[in-house]
Amino acid sequence: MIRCVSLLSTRHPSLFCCHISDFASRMRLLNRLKEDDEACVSALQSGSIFLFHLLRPLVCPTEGGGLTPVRLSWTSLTSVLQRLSSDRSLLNESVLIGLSEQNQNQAQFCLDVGVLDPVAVEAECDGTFVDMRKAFFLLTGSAAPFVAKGQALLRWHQETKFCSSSGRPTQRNRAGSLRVCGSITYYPKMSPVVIVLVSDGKRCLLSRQMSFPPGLYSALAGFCDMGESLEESLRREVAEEVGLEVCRFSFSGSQHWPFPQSSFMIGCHAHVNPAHTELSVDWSELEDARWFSLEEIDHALQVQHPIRGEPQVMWFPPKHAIAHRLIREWVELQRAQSS
Ligand SMILES: NC(=O)C1=CN([C@@H]2O[C@H](COP(=O)(O)OP(=O)(O)OC[C@H]3O[C@@H](n4cnc5c(N)ncnc54)[C@H](O)[C@@H]3O)[C@@H](O)[C@H]2O)C=CC1
Ligand SMILES: [Mg+2]
Repeated sequence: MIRCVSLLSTRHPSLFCCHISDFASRMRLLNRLKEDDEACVSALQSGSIFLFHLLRPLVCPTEGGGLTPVRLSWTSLTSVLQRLSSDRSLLNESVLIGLSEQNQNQAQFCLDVGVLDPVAVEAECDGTFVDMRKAFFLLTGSAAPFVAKGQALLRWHQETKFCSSSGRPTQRNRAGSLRVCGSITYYPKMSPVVIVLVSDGKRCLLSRQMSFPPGLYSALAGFCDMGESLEESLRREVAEEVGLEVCRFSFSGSQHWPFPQSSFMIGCHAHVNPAHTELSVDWSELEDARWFSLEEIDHALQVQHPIRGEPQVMWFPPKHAIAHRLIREWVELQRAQSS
């Protein structure tokens, strides 16, 4: 929908009134909240706040067996803090995550209440603080990326409290989108990771690391090195981990990934020459790497959850992992080519 939006600000006269979409208007408002501390404080007072305790999100169960994050209004969180005899200034630690598309651009914040007793907060707020590794795959709808972003920002603030140059405490802006020490500005950071589904035209290559739960296989992945292009990282990772040379690749999509810290996953498909598919696996990185046929992949896609006590059953990362998307895209391509 296109409509005339007044951009609220006399500080940007050139933007005063023009025809922009709801999305563009939301993005501009979000940017303004990052830059304008006063506007951000008033957005917090009418916004909703996701709680974390030492980086564990506060969640409650849904009817379908999933989880949903607990959100509180500023007023109800203020009352909770009062009842728990906590200083209201804790709210100043809130970090802006984004604006709600469904709820008229309502601002969404996250707050780590690690200084409070988690059991008391859980009782007050009707939720449970759950480890992110458990919560992430059970969060429903668009909640998972939102919660992951909140946790990543809170972690970054905890790790950037002091300037690595002067050793002095850094100061944050109201939105929590940056921290400064004198002339040095710190911004939240992510580590780029290339994740690649390699194919020889008929089969695809999957691997597992020692740390994976039993039976889980995924696409090859690796952190990009400083100074590399995406294609250089991709070629290096495949060569390092399984000893193959990629001849061509294509980009599929990307996602923020909260583990182990905050990665920016760049998902690609890659092809190797079908005459050179013999694997030379780096066993220090991988526990297994194998070629799989379309039938084997199809079968594993039917497995919804890991089956305890049956490590032989192969299964894949869940739907909202980019690895899952790459595998499904490969299956669709194989089917299209054989029909
Ligand atoms: N979404 C998915 O389905 C999958 C996600 N992943 C994610 O991809 C990421 C990278 O995969 P790996 O095979 O572990 O990477 P990798 O193959 O680059 O090996 C990990 C090693 O790289 C080094 N390293 C270099 N830069 C690093 C950085 N910025 N942060 C941490 N370690 C760094 C460390 O020595 C570490 O032990 C992991 O965070 C993992 O969670 C991995 C597989 C599947
Ligand atoms: Mg790897």
